[in-house]
Amino acid sequence: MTAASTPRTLVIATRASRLALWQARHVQARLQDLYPGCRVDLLEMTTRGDQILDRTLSKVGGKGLFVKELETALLDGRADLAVHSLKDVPVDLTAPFSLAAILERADPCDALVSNVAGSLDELPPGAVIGTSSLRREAQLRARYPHLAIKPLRGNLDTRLAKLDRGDYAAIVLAAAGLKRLGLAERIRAVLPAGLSLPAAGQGALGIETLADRADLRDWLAPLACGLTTACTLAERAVSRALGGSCQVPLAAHAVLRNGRLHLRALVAEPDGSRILSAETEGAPEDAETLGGAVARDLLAQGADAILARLSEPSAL
Ligand SMILES: NCc1[nH]cc(CCC(=O)O)c1CC(=O)O
Repeated sequence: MTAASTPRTLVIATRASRLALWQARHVQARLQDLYPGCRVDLLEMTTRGDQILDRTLSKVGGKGLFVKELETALLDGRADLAVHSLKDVPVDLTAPFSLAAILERADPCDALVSNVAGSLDELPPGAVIGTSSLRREAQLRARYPHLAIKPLRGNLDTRLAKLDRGDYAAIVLAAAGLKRLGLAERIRAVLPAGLSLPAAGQGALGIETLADRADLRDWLAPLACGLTTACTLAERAVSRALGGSCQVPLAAHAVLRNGRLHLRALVAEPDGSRILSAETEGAPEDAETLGGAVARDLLAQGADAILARLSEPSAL
């Protein structure tokens, strides 16, 4: 980076949901701290994923739904960067776009929210649990076959409102989103990774820019978290190798312990009847290789058959 190079104005494209705005304002504040002379504005946008609320996302085309409109703003030059929940960023992101920085991760785990129970173990047979994530559904069905899983869509506030009006005994959400919105007190139990292995990238923020904006990459570099970047690179490499999207019950979660990256991933039948899992460990520098190795292990166990069946149109 040349010494003279600091940004004068930056525009952040963001979805208009409360969580997306929190995340965009978080990045705005950090940029403002780093570059006091810079003006950082938000460009609020509605995406197709925000508009379609009556069908589960797996039926309408997956995660790119939350990203496309923001990318159009980058291409048009209306915005310089887009802030996303990393979990929602397609793993096959390619030129002209790139992930310029991955920020420090918050709690990566799923959380149980309920007005009637403090844990999943307390819920009686037939109790209705809300989630639209095949990943959460498969893991819940495997461990708690007596519970009933029902779809739950909408932004965080909508989902909580549906719980509060009595549609569900409990719902499962990402802990990170609840905490960011000041709703941590609604969490009755954080589901450990051994019970509900998180999605690749869950809890982390990703900043997307046009790939040829080397200036932005340099300006954003100080926001990046090396540990989170290594962990989420490994997780996303698993998804990429398995052709993952939110249409498949796929989980991938990495942690750093004593300087080693430990990665675990699973592919499940949506009904929870089969859960394939694989794990490995290695140097954080080898994150993507570790992800590839775990994906190959899952394929060798038969993950390809599960994934092929799920991608058949009749499965949707
Ligand atoms: N699928 C939507 C989504 N994308 C990111 C989060 C939460 C925040 C995060 O994972 O960083 C959520 C809500 C949820 O899964 O409950």
